[in-house]
Amino acid sequence: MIDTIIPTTTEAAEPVTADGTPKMSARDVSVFYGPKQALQSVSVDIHDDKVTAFIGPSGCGKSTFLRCLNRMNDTIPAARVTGDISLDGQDIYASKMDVVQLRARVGMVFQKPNPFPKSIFENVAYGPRIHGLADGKNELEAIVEKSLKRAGLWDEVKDRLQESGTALSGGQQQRLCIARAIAVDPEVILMDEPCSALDPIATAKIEELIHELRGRYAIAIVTHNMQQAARVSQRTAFFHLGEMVEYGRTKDIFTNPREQRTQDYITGRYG
Ligand SMILES: Nc1ncnc2c1ncn2[C@@H]1O[C@H](COP(=O)(O)OP(=O)(O)OP(=O)(O)O)[C@@H](O)[C@H]1O
Repeated sequence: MIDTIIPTTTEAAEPVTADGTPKMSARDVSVFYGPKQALQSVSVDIHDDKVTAFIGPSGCGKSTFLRCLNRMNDTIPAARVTGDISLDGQDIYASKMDVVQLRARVGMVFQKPNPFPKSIFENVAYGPRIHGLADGKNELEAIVEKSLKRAGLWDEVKDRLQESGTALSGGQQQRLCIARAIAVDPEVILMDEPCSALDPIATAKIEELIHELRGRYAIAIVTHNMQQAARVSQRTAFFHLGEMVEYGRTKDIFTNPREQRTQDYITGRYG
């Protein structure tokens, strides 16, 4: 099923050592939902100039980990996070951290496109307005245009900015949600299975967009789809049963993994 990414050798892949200072760094992160531990001591770096994919079988904790990176787990009353996560060296769980600002700096795109039931323009303008990023109407319009252009949606919507965001196709809605995240000038974009509700053409557009956004934003993506991880990412972390089993160059993870569990997963033995 994944012929193109089956490993050809069992030689150990080289660990990644020369990646430089990470944009985000997670160390020994564990997550509990009530008494149940969902993540065990996960350490992963996210880099500015790279797309990092989180892969692994259902329930292994990929989304739980992604949500730790902008404190979305704070919204789940039973969730408790331990360990350290930093953004540019700053502890994001410090009591002085402003969570609203953090979520602007570390934006998120969800599995199911979730535009507000407002116009296309308002979907994108809302964030810059509440964060006070625009000085007047012209500047706000310029931010909306730039964000929709970066999200590859401008040409399709420029003549109907006042129509409802929810009237767009699924793929367009997901690009609108990406434009909404971009509009508040994030440094990191987290994507939780952003294509799982989309058809292959809409999926290809989002993947193309991820390529274009790389370099401008650090990107972390959770995906069930190994071919997608192989196509869009430069670094991959493989999760299994709440552990981060292996992290490395995407090419190495898919062709030359160090761990047997990674090899078993990418060759389709479980998942
Ligand atoms: N809000 C929650 N309350 C309680 N348990 C949760 C909650 N969210 C996730 N879990 C549990 O935590 C574990 C990890 O779930 P998570 O959704 O992070 O995995 P995943 O790898 O993203 O799975 P999938 O690919 O199916 O989305 C699972 O056992 C799940 O049931």
